Amino acid sequence: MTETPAPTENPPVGHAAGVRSPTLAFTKGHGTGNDFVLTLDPGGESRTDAVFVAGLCDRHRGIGADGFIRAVRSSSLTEGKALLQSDPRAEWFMDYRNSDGSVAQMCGNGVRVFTHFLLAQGVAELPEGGELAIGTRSGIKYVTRSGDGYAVDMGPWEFIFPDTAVARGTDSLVDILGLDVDRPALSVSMGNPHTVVALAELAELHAAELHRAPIVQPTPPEGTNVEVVVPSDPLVGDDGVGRLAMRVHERGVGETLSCGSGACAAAVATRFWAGAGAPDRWLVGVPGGEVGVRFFPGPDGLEHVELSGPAVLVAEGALLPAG
Ligand SMILES: N[C@H](CCC[C@H](N)C(=O)O)C(=O)O
Repeated sequence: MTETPAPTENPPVGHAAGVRSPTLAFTKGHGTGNDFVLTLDPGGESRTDAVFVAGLCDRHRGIGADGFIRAVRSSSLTEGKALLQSDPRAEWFMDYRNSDGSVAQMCGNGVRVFTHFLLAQGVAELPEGGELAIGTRSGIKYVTRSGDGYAVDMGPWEFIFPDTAVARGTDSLVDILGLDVDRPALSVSMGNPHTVVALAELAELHAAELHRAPIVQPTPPEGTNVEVVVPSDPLVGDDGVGRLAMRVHERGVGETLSCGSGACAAAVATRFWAGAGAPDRWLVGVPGGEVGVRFFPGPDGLEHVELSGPAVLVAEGALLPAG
């Protein structure tokens, strides 16, 4: 007789969790397939413990998502109040958590979907030609309309390791399941940590097994999102735009169809490796679609990265209280 497989240890949610949770009104949305459960929580009162968030994001026992995003009034949060000092327009704070319940500083696809959600809820406005200030754990991000989606000033980028390592064009070695030798990589901060690995060809991009986190040496102290990229050949099209293809294993999630901050980090590293004359505009192909990345001089004298792409709201619902 075959043994019944032991149930996988996934934290259930709501009635399945056996935990008391008041009902939660939510919206499901995504940006190029990077999906989120969003809720409007002006006073910041809803549950955010890891068991609850992991259960909410569980694709079998919960609603299912790569991350949970609360819209909390900045005035309701210590970190939000501090941001209001620098720009009182940052009324709403994007409280982003990964599907394992861990808190992350920034989510590029998430900011676009968050903006779309606030507008749909009628609690914010973004006139054509205007900008919306959004509070995040990585500072205030400014969102504008772009085509039928949004553009986000993600702020300045920076290499995580010292220049000496970066000058060699690599600061980490990464062991990726499904690929033979460890690959050199560059680590980039977009407010959250990323480790970008250049592969030789698309066959390698497809062969990389990202259901397990790639092993990064030296071990990043707060973990890292790992992007595997293949620059296009030729790198720059007749339109002067650079192109690359990417897959990602996200810290606290696993492989996702897209990662906005990861696409920015991938463009930073690829543009560095391309050397002088590399373009300021990039198109990054991800399994879930395509996002735009643009480098431009920021108001603070640093080079900023702008991420642009779609935002879709799919459904609304309410989480049932524990039965
Ligand atoms: N999906 C997000 C990135 C989430 C990053 C998160 N996994 C982290 O721990 O930094 C994005 O579009 O930027």
